[in-house]
Amino acid sequence: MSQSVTPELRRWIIEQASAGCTPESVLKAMLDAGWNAGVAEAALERTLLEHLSTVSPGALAQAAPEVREAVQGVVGQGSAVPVIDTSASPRRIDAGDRWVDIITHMNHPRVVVLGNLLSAEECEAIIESAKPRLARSLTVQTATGGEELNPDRTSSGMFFARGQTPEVTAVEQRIARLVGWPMENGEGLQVLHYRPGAEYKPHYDYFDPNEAGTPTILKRGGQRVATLVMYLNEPARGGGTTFPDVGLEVAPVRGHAVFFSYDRPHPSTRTLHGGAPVLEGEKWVATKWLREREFS
Ligand SMILES: O=C(O)CCC(=O)C(=O)O
Ligand SMILES: [Fe+2]
Repeated sequence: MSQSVTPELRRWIIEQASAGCTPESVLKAMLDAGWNAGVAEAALERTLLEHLSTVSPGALAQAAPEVREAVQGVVGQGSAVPVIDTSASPRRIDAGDRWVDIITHMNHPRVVVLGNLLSAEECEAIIESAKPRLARSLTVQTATGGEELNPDRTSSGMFFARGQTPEVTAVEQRIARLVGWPMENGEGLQVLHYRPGAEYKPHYDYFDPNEAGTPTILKRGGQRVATLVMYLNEPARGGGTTFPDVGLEVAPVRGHAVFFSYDRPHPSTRTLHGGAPVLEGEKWVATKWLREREFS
């Protein structure tokens, strides 16, 4: 039999553990099924530790130090991320040229919903300058490091260069101040346009470390560590930004934005998110992805 650890095997291990089977009995079942002992033990340990960090970070925080260390060994150490400091005032933040409202925030995943980040005029100007350059959205392909048409993503889109228009520059400076992260670490602003029925299925914005093309992508500024999705208009129905792991949906309101950060490229960050289908009207967003280092 093949001795590779497939997603199906991981799912099965989690199912057994969730049903109350002890790790010893799961291991025995795997050995009885013909698994090599070393492969089975490693798969079991890795799967259960990853699962623990994803579903139960609270339990993990209270676990013995050696358990926490083992989990860290599997899911990696966290890196520094952009931060919106909500401790001084839970209501609004000085972003330099504008006071930005804090609508709501949570810690795991770290999500901050912002109001009044962009003026109506800035939203309009960004939509108008993006319109002539829209094309069906591509997604960075981690398998090769190139770009591909993605059936999960039925919007059209375009990228601005950093500082390409006066409005883009103003927004980029505001974001850098708001999240305390150098403007140079930001990718160019991406504008997306969704028509009725268009959506962006749940995904992670970080690059999957297990994919062959990821090292090439990381040469330009390292991993993505935070995302800011800015709403440039209001669809009549649908089109929220969803976070399925925590049952959160952020309403698309013009000038508002949702910020989220992820300190490691791992599902334990709970930053799975998507653009829900637009049911009526259209949806325009601008996305700013922030990298670990200067993006060039
Ligand atoms: O349109 C949205 O609400 C989400 C967009 C998004 O996830 C992205 O641009 O990466
Ligand atoms: Fe995304």
